[in-house]
Amino acid sequence: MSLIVLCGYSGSGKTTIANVLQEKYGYHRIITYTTRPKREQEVNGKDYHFISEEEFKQMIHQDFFFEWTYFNDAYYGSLKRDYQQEKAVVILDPTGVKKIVEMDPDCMVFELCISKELAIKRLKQRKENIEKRRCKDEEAFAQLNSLRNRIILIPIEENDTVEDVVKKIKKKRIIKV
Ligand SMILES: Nc1nc2c(ncn2[C@@H]2O[C@H](COP(=O)(O)OP(=O)(O)O)[C@@H](O)[C@H]2O)c(=O)[nH]1
Ligand SMILES: Nc1ncnc2c1ncn2[C@@H]1O[C@H](COP(=O)(O)OP(=O)(O)O)[C@@H](O)[C@H]1O
Repeated sequence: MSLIVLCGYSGSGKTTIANVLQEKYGYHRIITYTTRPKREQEVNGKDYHFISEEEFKQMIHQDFFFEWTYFNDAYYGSLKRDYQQEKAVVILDPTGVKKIVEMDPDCMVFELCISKELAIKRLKQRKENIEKRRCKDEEAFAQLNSLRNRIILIPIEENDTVEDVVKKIKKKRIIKV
């Protein structure tokens, strides 16, 4: 199976890139589950399956999740059955990245690396505490230090269009690290 894993700080463009890979490049996007409140522009079933904490806990109990995490006051998890797709893209936090790398040695993990200033600029319209979230991301991503040789870094520059970012990913895929 050909699995692309996207990770990165908030605002790095994970969702945007996953959608392009789905819409233009034929990837099946694995829609994960979360208990965090839906953002204004998000669509249930497209961006996430938004469920209650009670439902999430029930799904843990039913052993539906391949992996799950508690991050920034909410649960996030991906289903075992969703990883059976031939060509898929999934967005995971560092806890999920660690797990998937153990289970699927062939998956390609891309970390979208964005400066704090650019992320703040992009996330202005989100009614969230960006500074607090950035701190949580920094803490979480420190976990990935031991996996540095397994993760392909994609630097995000201010003038990069979405297609520029996809091109960077495609270029890195030719040389399998
Ligand atoms: N482990 C794991 N992490 C997830 C899953 N779904 C989303 N995430 C991660 O959860 C974190 C928070 O996501 P979100 O609240 O959508 O914030 P965003 O990064 O600003 O889009 C991000 O690092 C995502 O990569 C999942 O199913 N499992
Ligand atoms: N290449 C880009 N150029 C300009 N804006 C972008 C680009 N990629 C994403 N964005 C915008 O930045 C914001 C954050 O992107 P998003 O994909 O939601 O990031 P994440 O899922 O990593 O939090 C969104 O408003 C999105 O439209």
